[in-house]
Amino acid sequence: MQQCYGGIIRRQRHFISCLGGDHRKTLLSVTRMQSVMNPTLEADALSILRSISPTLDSTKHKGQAGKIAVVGGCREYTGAPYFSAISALKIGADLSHVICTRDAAPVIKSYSPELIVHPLLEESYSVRDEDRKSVGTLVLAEVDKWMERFDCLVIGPGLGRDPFLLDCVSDIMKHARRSNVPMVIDGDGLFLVTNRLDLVSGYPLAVLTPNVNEYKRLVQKVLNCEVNDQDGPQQLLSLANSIGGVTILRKGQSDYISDGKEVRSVSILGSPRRCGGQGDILSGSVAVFLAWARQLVGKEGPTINPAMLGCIAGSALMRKAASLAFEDKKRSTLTSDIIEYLGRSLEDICPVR
Ligand SMILES: NC(=O)C1=CN([C@@H]2O[C@H](COP(=O)(O)OP(=O)(O)OC[C@H]3O[C@@H](n4cnc5c(N)ncnc54)[C@H](OP(=O)(O)O)[C@@H]3O)[C@@H](O)[C@H]2O)[C@@H](O)CC1
Ligand SMILES: Nc1ncnc2c1ncn2[C@@H]1O[C@H](COP(=O)(O)OP(=O)(O)OP(=O)(O)O)[C@@H](O)[C@H]1O
Ligand SMILES: [Mg+2]
Repeated sequence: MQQCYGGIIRRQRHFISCLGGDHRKTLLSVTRMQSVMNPTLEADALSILRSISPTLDSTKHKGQAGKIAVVGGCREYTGAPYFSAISALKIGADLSHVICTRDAAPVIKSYSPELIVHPLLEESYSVRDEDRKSVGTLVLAEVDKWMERFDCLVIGPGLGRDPFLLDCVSDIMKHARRSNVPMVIDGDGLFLVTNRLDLVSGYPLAVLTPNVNEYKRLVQKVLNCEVNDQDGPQQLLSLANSIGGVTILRKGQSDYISDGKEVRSVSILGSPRRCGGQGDILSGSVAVFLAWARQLVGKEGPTINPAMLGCIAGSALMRKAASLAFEDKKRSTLTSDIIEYLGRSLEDICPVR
């Protein structure tokens, strides 16, 4: 334990010194110092990655490096939750769960024995109208058994848009929030949240990771206007602020990240291939890094936003892995190729000591 704590302190010092600061100051000032030192928006993503990635040592037990759960996967989409959950493991989480519909579960299990797959969710077609209430209660009770064990949830990859299923997921989100479990919301989770902003509004442990379409819908709904690319960072800041300080990672040619207080960008070279599923890798990555950043910050008090750190680290790693995969596979690069480069990318940036 002593050794573990020492490691954390060393990494915090390294983290602060990477940003040009004095490690005796609290972590509170770290991101602010970065803004002062670096007048551009670009985050020092590699230093952040090095600082939040935990050391590997023999004092640790299973679970300490993170337990992630992806809520997603339905009849149509089984790839997305798999990509997200397996990415979390490949980066270094100890356990990765998938909470999906009954139909999707055997398919996702067949992709990998590493994942713990819970066939808990139901879509309208499989539940009679009169059974909906009792089935909803049962789903929630089952998920609740696990809730406090999760360090982060990813809500939405391949979830689909069935109204009954989305009602159940809304209840799961309310419970997660009550238990202070962080949530990364992506894909159909963003479809849900855009129509139910109350689910995340004012929750600082909520991260939204919209792609171009999802961002447009959010801006229209929340700010009641169109996306303004001339003043993109300012609009992103207003959007995060209007949703009560959630963190938003706007994906694109550069990724922009804001928690309503500041905006950061990550422009590390990625891949020109836009095959589907890369956003799913990102959601699983952000979940792990958010959980790690939270452990680190927890030791110093709630003085720095772990959601910002998680987004910056996840974005940087995903982009680096995509660029390495593209170097290798060129036009035939697929999401599974990028996943294979996650480990090497992290090792290049932050070698295991
Ligand atoms: N291998 C896999 O399993 C992968 C699965 N994936 C999963 O796919 C899901 C959707 O994500 P995506 O990225 O396609 O959504 P996005 O860009 O907003 O939409 C594009 C266009 O499609 C439309 N549309 C979408 N869903 C619709 C629906 N149910 N019913 C009707 N329309 C719908 C949408 O229309 P609109 O909402 O604008 O009206 C827009 O025009 C999500 O769960 C994601 O995780 C991906 O992660 C990739 C890998
Ligand atoms: N033009 C681009 N150049 C480089 N990287 C990009 C570009 N557009 C997106 N990315 C990167 O690809 C990742 C996924 O973003 P994308 O916009 O494709 O998400 P998505 O549409 O949600 O993906 P998915 O198909 O998984 O749903 C992000 O990490 C982002 O940094
Ligand atoms: Mg997506």
